[in-house]
This record gives sequence, structure tokens and C-alpha cells, in this order.
Amino acid sequence: MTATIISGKQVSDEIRGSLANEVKELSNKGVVPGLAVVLVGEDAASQVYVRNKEKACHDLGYYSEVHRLSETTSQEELLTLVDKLNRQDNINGILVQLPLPGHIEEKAVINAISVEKDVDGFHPINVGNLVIGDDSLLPCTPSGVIELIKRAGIEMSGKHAIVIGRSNIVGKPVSLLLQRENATVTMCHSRTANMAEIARQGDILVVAIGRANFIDASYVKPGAVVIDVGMNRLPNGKLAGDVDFESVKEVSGPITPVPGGVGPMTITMLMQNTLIAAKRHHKLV
Ligand SMILES: Nc1nc2c(c(=O)[nH]1)N[C@@H](CN(C=O)c1ccc(C(=O)N[C@@H](CCC(=O)O)C(=O)O)cc1)CN2
Repeated sequence: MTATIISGKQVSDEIRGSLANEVKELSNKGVVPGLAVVLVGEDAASQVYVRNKEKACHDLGYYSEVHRLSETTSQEELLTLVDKLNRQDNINGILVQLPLPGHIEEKAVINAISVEKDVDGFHPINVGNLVIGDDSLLPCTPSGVIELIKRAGIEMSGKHAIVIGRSNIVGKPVSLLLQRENATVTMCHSRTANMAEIARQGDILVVAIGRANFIDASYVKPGAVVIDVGMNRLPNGKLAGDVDFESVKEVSGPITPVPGGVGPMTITMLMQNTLIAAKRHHKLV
């Protein structure tokens, strides 16, 4: 049996089509969603992601500002820029590209972004609202995972979901979002004993551990849905997920590839969050 491939690129294109239509309708009311992206330093991957965010804004008809700051920018200077963007009326979403250079404290910067403009969903108030189930801007990669599962027509309610990885940006939020969909969630991490045995109980397996090709077929119940959030750059320059795609797809049900799975959803959910923030700002929701 060969598994169905869940294409993040395809789902992403569908969502972007709907966003573009909504932006056209909003423009009749004089509303243009605005996103500010801040990049500090020269990290090659970050430069690509920031360019892709700028292009997504352009393609969907958003206003965008990209602030490219030098590696030596001080925390003080960055906070001053964030403060300016917080007060700018044409900006609905602010995203500071991570990772930041070592001399800047990520927490201080994230906490400085206005909660209403935190389209990354990383501010502690947005995280707290996610925990208690209140309305909030959701972190992009975890909400992209849930959207991919839904749009593949997979029911989460009553299913046993296993999340491998407990990071603040993927593992923890994705487990909360799966619970919100009424899945029963088990979390595994680097200290979990008998991980393969536990993982094999899952109807849905979400993997975010940052170890290339770590999950092989022995972790997968036949027919289980497998979502690979890993993005590991190999010495040969190729990108690999956390899941050994070739062996796992022989036993699993629907599965996401890397690249072309969860990755493309991250920027699409960012665009969705920016639109939500714009509509809230203009009291249209
Ligand atoms: N402030 C933030 N910083 C970072 C985030 C984030 O959500 N907010 N996530 C990542 C980087 N990222 C977006 O910023 C991102 C990563 C990967 C992709 C993507 O489309 N990946 C492609 C492959 C691309 C490649 O070949 O390198 C895929 O998986 O198909 C989009 C966005 C860290 N920083």
C-alpha cells in the first residue's frame, strides 16, 4: 500500500486564493491589510523566508514593509522600531524573523509586540489565550498543521494523536490545537521511554523533533496519518524532514512530504493572521 501524499503547496494555494478574494472585497471598504517584517542580520535561510513573505503580501494585495537591519543592531534599536510599528495605523501585523542574533533577547522583543499585531502568535498573552481556549492569533506552523489535516478530510475528534516534540513553537501549541479538535493527545519527547511503542498507538502522528529522518516505520501504526514538521538541512544541502518518508509511506495513511508539506502552510497562515488582525482593527469581525 502506498500512502496518499498531503500537499501543503496545494492546500496553501487554495487558502491564498480565498484570502486574495477577501482582500479585494475589503479594498472596497478602504481596508488594506498591512504586514511589517523585521529581519536582523544576514542568515541565509531567514533572508529567503522574508523575501517569500514580501512576495506573498505583494501577490495577495497586502501593504508590506520589510525592515532589514544589520547584525550589529542593538536590542534598544530593535525595540524602538517595534514600538514605532505598534503605533503605525497602516500596519496590522508585525513579525520579527527568528532566530535573532545572540546579543538580542528574543523574549524581550516578542513581549514588546502589541498583542493585536502579534501575527506569529508568540506573545505570552496570545499563548495564554490559546491554553485557555479563548480567541487569539494562533502560531502559524501549528495552525497550518491543523488546517492541513482538516482539508485532507481527516476527522480528529475521538482520534488518538501522538505529538513527538515539546517545543514552545510547535509541539506544545499543536497538542493544544489537537485537543481543541477533540483528539486525545499524548506527548512524547527526548526522555520518553518506549517511544516507538507509544507512537504506534497513534491514529495521527505529528513529528517536530528536529532530527533528520528519525521516525521510521517502526513508529507508525498501519494507516496512521503522519504530519512531518521537521526541516533539517543535510550536509549535501538537501532538506529532510524528521520522518523517513520512503519507509514510513509504505505503512502509513496520508502523509506530508518535506519539502512541500507543512512548510508552505507557515507563510499562508501568517497571511491569514494578518487579515484577521486587519479585520479586527477595523471592527469587521
Ligand atoms: N518569526 C518567525 N520566525 C520563524 C518562523 C516563524 O513562524 N516565525 N518559522 C521558521 C521559518 N519560516 C518562516 O518564518 C518558514 C520556514 C519554512 C518555510 C517553507 O516554506 N519551507 C519549504 C522549504 C523551503 C526551503 O527549501 O528551504 C517547505 O517545507 O516546503 C516557510 C517559512 C523559523 N523562523
